[in-house]
Amino acid sequence: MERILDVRELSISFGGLRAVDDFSLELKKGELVGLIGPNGAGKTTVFNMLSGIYAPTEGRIFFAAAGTMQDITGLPSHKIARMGIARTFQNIRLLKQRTVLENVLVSFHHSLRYNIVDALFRTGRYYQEEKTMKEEALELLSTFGIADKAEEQAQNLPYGEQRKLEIVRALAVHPSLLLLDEPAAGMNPQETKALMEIINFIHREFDLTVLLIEHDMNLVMNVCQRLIVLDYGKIIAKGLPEEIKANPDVIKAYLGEEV
Ligand SMILES: Nc1ncnc2c1ncn2[C@@H]1O[C@H](COP(=O)(O)OP(=O)(O)OP(=O)(O)O)[C@@H](O)[C@H]1O
Repeated sequence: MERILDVRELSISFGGLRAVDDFSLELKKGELVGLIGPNGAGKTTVFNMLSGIYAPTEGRIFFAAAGTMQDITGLPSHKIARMGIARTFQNIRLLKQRTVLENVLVSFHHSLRYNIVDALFRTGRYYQEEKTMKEEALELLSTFGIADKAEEQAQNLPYGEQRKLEIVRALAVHPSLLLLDEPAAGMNPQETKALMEIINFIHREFDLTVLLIEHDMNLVMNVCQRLIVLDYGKIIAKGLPEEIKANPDVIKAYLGEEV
């Protein structure tokens, strides 16, 4: 299978702290992989480097865009997003006082096909694009079961639905790689179960590669095809969920936490 992401020996230091140390990872197109590890292990920092929020101190990131592997190391996050990497955040980032639909439409605008002239003069193409975007946004929202909330303010949605809306916003930019940072955080068991189904569904239907950070071991073990385990910034294990569950180094790293 074709590669979509090739991360080579990535490291980053904050002052004296090496938050991520020699992190390498290859993702094939269509994989659904989990990145796990105890609190502070460096998982979100890996996402921040992949999505262009931090430039790594060392190492390179290659990503398949426009038919070739391109070096995206240190590119600004808006460029990386346009190339096809979308992400969600551990702390939900929505336009809280805008409606649910507006939140999705703003994301669509980042991947627009009409130009500024079309927008200024309200050309036919502009109206056509706006209409298509709205239809597509509502379709995405209905996939997640929140289309009936389209006109509500985002801040009024229950927490689980705000998390879903974040994923919809990420999908609206038509990514080929989706990075999900703790999508089940703060969800109750029913919401988490529904989320597992949604992740499986979007992975299948949207032809996506997914890299997922998650502390909910039930979700991780059920959804991910393989796992990478970080501890103190270093990869301590890689493998199938069953192998990881039985790995003594992983159990030791999680000692005191639930595996
Ligand atoms: N901008 C920063 N400046 C200084 N230290 C940072 C910065 N970002 C992360 N760190 C440190 O890097 C380490 C890894 O943090 P990171 O948030 O990546 O861990 P994590 O595995 O995502 O943890 P959690 O599961 O709790 O979200 C931590 O010690 C953190 O304090």
